[in-house]
This record gives sequence, C-alpha cells and structure tokens, in this order.
Amino acid sequence: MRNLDIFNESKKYMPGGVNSPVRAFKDATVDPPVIKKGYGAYLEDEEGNTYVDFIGAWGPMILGHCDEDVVNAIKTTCETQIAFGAPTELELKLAKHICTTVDNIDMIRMVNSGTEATMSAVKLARGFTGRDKIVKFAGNYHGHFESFLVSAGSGVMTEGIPGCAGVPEESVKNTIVAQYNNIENIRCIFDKYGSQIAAVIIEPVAGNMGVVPAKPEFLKGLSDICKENGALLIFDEVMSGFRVAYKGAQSFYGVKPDLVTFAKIMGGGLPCGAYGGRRDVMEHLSPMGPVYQAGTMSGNPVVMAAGLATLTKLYNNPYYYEKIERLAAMLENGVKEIAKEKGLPILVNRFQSMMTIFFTNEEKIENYEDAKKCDTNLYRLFFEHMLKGGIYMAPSQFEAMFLSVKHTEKEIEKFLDVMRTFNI
Ligand SMILES: Cc1ncc(COP(=O)(O)O)c(C=O)c1O
Ligand SMILES: N[C@H](C=O)CCC(=O)O
Repeated sequence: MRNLDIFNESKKYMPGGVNSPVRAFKDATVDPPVIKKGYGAYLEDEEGNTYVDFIGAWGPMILGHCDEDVVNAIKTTCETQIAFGAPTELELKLAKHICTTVDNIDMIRMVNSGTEATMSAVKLARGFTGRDKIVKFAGNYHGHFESFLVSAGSGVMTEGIPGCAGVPEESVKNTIVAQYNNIENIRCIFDKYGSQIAAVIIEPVAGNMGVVPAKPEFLKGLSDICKENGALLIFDEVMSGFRVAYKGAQSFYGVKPDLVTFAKIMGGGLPCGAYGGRRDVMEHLSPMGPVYQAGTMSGNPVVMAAGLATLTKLYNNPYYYEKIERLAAMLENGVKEIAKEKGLPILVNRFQSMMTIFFTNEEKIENYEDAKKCDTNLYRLFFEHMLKGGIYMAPSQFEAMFLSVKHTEKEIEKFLDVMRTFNI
C-alpha cells in the first residue's frame, strides 16, 4: 500500500496529489503508481513493481532513464556550477550546437519549459509584426499559457474542458482556432483577418490529441499563406524536436518555419525550453530589441550540460533513430495484428517513434473532431489492463507513446504479450 499511502498524503499538500494534471490518472479507476526509480526502458514504483516505460517522462527520455553520459554531465557540472544568473560557456555550447545542427535556427533563447518557449515565441511574433491575432489548431497543445487554452489537446482534451477557468475573455479574444489539416479553413481565416495575424503556431506532428501528423500539402499550403500575408509560421517542436528525427519534424516536410520552439529532449530530462529561428526576428528580443522576455534560471548550467550531453549523443549516433523507428514499426504491426485477431476496434497513428493507439472504427484520424469520436472508455480499460501487466503508457488516448534507445525487441514483445490477454 506504499504507493497509495504516498499518493493519498500527496493529495493533502498538492492539488490532486500531482504537479501536472495528466499524472493523476483522473479518468482511470486506478491510482498512479508512485515512481521511485528509472533505468533504461524501465520504471520501478515504491512497492518494487517494475514497468516497461512507454511514456518516457512525456517525451524527454529518448536515451532511456538515467543514461550514464547524461548523469555524468549533471554530476560533473554541479560540482562547480549550479546557478549564476550570468553568461556561461555551457549555454553558448548548447546554443551553438542547436543553431549549427538544426535547420532554420539562426539564433536561440533558452527558457525553462515548453510553455515559456511557445508563450515567448508568440509574444516575439506579435512584437515583430505589430499585429495581435494568432492562429492555433484545435487539438494542438502548446502549454498552459492563457492564449493557447482554447480547444487545446492533452489534459485539457482528456478532461473535456472547453475553455479554462481563470482565463479572461480578453486573453483569448485574439486567438483564432483553426481545423488541423484543413487548408480551406486556413484560407477563410486569412481572407477575413489576414492583415491582423501575427503568427500561426502548429505542432507539425501533433502529439496532444493522440498522434496526428500534418499532411505535407497542408503544411506547404499553410506556409505559403503565412508568407503571402506577412504572418510568421511557428513550429512547436517541443515534442517532435530531436524525437521524430534529430532535426525534428521540419526535416520531413521541406517547409521553412520562421520560429521553432523546443523543450523536452533538449533539456535531457531537466526543466528546459528554447525558441529560435530567423535572425531578423530574434534580434527583436531584449536586450537587442523591444520585446522583453527574461528568466532567472534560463540557461542554467546543469540543465545546459544535461541537454548538451543528450543532443551530442543523439547527433553522434544517427542509427539511434533508425533503431527506435524499427522498434516502433514492430510495435505498430504487432498491435494491429492482435487487434485484427481479437476484433478490437483499433486504429494506430504513428510518426517515427511517436504513436497512439486509438479505439475507434474510423478509418482515419486527421484532426480534433476525428480524435474526439474515439471510445475513451475502451481506451481506459485497455490502459488499466496494460498497467496491471507492467506496461506504463499514457492514461489517455489524447497523448503519445514514446520509445527510447534502451527499448529492445524484448520490451516490445512484452507489450504485445500483455495486449494478447486483453479482452473487451
Ligand atoms: C507540443 C507541446 N508544446 C508545448 C508543451 C508545453 O511544455 P511544458 O509542459 O514543458 O510547459 C507541450 C507539453 O507539455 C507540448 O507537447
Ligand atoms: N501532453 C503533455 C505534454 O506533452 C503531457 C505533459 C504534462 O502536461 O504534464
């Protein structure tokens, strides 16, 4: 009962017992295990139960838990550098590494989370263009900044919250919500508001309504329309950056964003975020320009060291991406085969090592409306069955599953074995 004792006591001191809503397993009838340690592809809870981890801290742990190079970088750095609030060589190294290895990033600013990155990128776009309106897509999640909390994905979608209490009308009046993968809808929005739109922000591979990749022709059309109207295109690669490929989702589409946001993997598992892109836009940031954005902890040396260790390891080992894509394909095929044998209404959306198992009879899921039609109760039963069998996956189908380089065929087989014992 140690898991439950700790979780129940946590509820007395932290709302819902957690520091981020999705961790509370609110829609499930089981309580979340309280995690004590992680190693490679595995997690262990306070009662000594082990799980194969398919959440990976919601994306960051692409090298697996407690990768020795990342741990060493953290240990070595914190012996002499914990926080200075001053320039360091480590932040230069990480900034230079990203700018020279990822396309379309001339300059970058480090922040402390994905939310800070997207919120700041939009502010910068507004400051640069002198316009107020932004366009976001239903089912995309860009963190908990007020202007983004309309038709948002992730926990907001799981809980079926249409808007968010505490967000004044004023804060969302300049947010226009568009339909993902629907270029006609974008055209109509720009026909009406084109000269007022500062930026369009998009998850190029959405992971927060479950995995839903953008169609190439849609992204290309979106980019053209932004250019024609003088609006900036912001790719939110907080989840997909360094995940679907080292160079992120943008490397699959041949579309050039003006700004890109990162977090998750780039911090090696420590709190981190960044936004970067066109030099002429980035130079509008204070102290060079008039857009003020700051952070006591931004560029923290320990975080920079963890991020640098992670990104250099990924960059130097490109076969990691081939490996996790091969394993993800094995997982996808196995899931589909079992679903067919058992007559389960399952559709799998996968983009490289990001994947979602949707419970639905639909033939495709391309946007928020499609995703919302899925059978969340069936997903819940599946999730609970898998958890009991030692498979740790997202408690909602409006999230993604992630693999790490520490996963092997053995862990995929384990997933499939547990799934074989699931019956409706
Ligand atoms: C695509 C995307 N953007 C932004 C965020 C916000 O990041 P954070 O939770 O680090 O604030 C997330 C995840 O939460 C995300 O998946
Ligand atoms: N879907 C969210 C981010 O990607 C899940 C993480 C969180 O909100 O805690």
